[in-house]
Amino acid sequence: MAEALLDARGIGVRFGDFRALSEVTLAVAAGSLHTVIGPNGAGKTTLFNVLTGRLRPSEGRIVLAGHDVTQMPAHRRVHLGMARSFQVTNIFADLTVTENLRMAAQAVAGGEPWVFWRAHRPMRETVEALLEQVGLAARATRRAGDLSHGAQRALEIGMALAADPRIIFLDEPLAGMGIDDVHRTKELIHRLVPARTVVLIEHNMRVVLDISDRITVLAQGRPIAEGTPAMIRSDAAVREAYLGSGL
Ligand SMILES: Nc1ncnc2c1ncn2[C@@H]1O[C@H](COP(=O)(O)OP(=O)(O)OP(=O)(O)O)[C@@H](O)[C@H]1O
Repeated sequence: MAEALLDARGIGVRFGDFRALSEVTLAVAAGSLHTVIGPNGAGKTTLFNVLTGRLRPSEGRIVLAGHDVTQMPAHRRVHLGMARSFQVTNIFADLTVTENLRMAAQAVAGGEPWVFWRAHRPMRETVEALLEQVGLAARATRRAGDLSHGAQRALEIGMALAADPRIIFLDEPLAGMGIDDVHRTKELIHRLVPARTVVLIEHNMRVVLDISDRITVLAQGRPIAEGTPAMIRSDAAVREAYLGSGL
């Protein structure tokens, strides 16, 4: 594989005596959609926390865009082009869709009033582009709290995109969505590549197998398989870990 944009090697995380992750290696190619799957409690969110800088690993090394970020806090990784959209909703319910996106874009501009003033026009264009990109242009003036669950997730992804990230982490973006929203959000995520790199945690196996370039499978904190969707689908260890789930 060409040099990975994100290269994590030998990652281990201990919580007291409990080993949440052991010897996890993950290489994410630039412009690819790489998904981490695994049964409940496998360590997916812990791995995301380590990769995004919320949690320091007990062992291992993480290189992002050629920089060793293992000890780097989350806010500094943002400057290297990393963004994360959380499992919990991060939007401001009482603001409109546009206002939420403007807040996110403004935060990126540094939040200084003069920066906002100076960048006023590009900011408006940025927000309009984000509205189009996440399919919310028709709902721009709606109160964010009144949007459907799927539209709220789209808005959240739009807010993460406001930073114009090179690599974006999405933690279960399809959780709790109806079928129409699942389809729309799946398309939105798929369209992010190859302009951006996407690292995804998702339980919807049909979607994962459909849109991922590569998949890493964790079970009990260890990687048990890595490969293309076709490789993962036919992997005996994965089938064992997912026994009865219909994979
Ligand atoms: N701060 C913590 N302290 C102790 N144990 C933790 C902590 N965070 C996570 N764990 C444990 O680590 C294991 C992995 O949890 P994690 O949330 O990463 O799994 P997951 O694969 O994301 O699960 P799910 O699919 O249910 O979200 C679990 O057994 C969990 O209870």
